[in-house]
Amino acid sequence: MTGAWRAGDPPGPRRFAGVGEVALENGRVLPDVTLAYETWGEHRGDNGVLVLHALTGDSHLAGAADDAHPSPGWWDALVGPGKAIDTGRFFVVAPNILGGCQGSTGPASEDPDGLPWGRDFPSLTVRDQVQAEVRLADALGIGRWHAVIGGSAGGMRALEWAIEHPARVERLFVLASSPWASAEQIALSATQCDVIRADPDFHGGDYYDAPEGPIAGLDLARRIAHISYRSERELHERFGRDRQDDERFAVESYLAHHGAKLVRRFDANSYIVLSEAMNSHDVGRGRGGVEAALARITARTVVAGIDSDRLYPLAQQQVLADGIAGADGLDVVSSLHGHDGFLVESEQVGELAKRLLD
Ligand SMILES: CC(=O)SCCNC(=O)CCNC(=O)[C@H](O)C(C)(C)COP(=O)(O)OP(=O)(O)OC[C@H]1O[C@@H](n2cnc3c(N)ncnc32)[C@H](O)[C@@H]1OP(=O)(O)O
Ligand SMILES: N[C@@H](CCO)C(=O)O
Repeated sequence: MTGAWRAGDPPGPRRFAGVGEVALENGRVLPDVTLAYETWGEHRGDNGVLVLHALTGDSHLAGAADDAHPSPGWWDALVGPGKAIDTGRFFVVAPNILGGCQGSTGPASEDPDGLPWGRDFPSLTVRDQVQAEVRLADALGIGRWHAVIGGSAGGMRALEWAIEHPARVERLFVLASSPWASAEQIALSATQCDVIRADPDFHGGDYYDAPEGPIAGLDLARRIAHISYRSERELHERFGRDRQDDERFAVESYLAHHGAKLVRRFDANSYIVLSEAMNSHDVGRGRGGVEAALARITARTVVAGIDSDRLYPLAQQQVLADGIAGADGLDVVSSLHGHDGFLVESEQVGELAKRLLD
């Protein structure tokens, strides 16, 4: 496969934990699971903070850009010595998600026969992903997190942690996330997955030895996603009807840039597995409904949303704020940038994180 992401890319200061087999919600067993992770600060027993990334994030939460990382850590503005998530005080752990492609077991990993899983990789749920993270916490000797923090898909996992393992989560920060995947969220994600599958280079998911992977499909899926990550007003104000290079609209060029950037660092099969895991998200499933599930959370909680987020609208975070006893209302981050505000509005998000951690 040429011109795009390859298994094993990129190298980095990651560590790897073998967490054994994971019994999945669908009855299958995923053997020999590995989670890649990075840590910052010193472990002092009760100071662990787990930070969970979103769909296409990775374990590189903090740190400057370097040879292995063309961009700084995705929350570098928030995480570091003296920053909102102060690595002078806290032992911060950021794992790569189960099913991902940045070091954790995913569709590009070897199956028991030593070949890439490809189309045979099992479908996952958010709860399966959290099960693997629980094993990582066990391996690191962390019985109870001082805090579990996540935005977007990371917020889904943070919620599942607090619901399924309340005694292990002292504080919880859920940002731009939801108690269940809504019809619109499912529609957008499912369409993106189908766009990838429609790429003739997808080969049913078994493309790792092919000359080309489904680069065009992944690129288009990312463009569709990226529209939903930003606000209508922002696109209007930044690009309007401007043309670029006397040809295409500037907004087309912007989306093409983001599509091209993702295919260099992400695996299409992982994109599908992770998107479908997000679509499985429903904290109420098998627990007597959403209200009953949220009532299990004992953590002191901050729930926040972004006022211009059309993908994860504030109404979903309001359900969380109303249902979690330890939440003190809903905090609203003001941003022009829509859903991606959780990555961009470092100052406001940092204030919220600080309030929770202090
Ligand atoms: C949790 C995680 O997801 S971690 C992984 C990191 N996150 C992502 O990859 C998500 C996708 N990326 C993004 O959503 C955003 O880039 C963010 C959230 C990381 C940053 O947002 P912003 O700072 O607002 O950046 P913005 O969306 O404006 O994009 C800027 C890029 O677009 C490019 N760009 C802007 N206008 C145009 C245009 N008309 N034509 C082509 N490219 C353009 C810029 O050159 C810049 O490129 P660079 O990122 O390669 O330097
Ligand atoms: N930009 C984020 C959005 C999904 O929440 C990502 O790609 O992970």
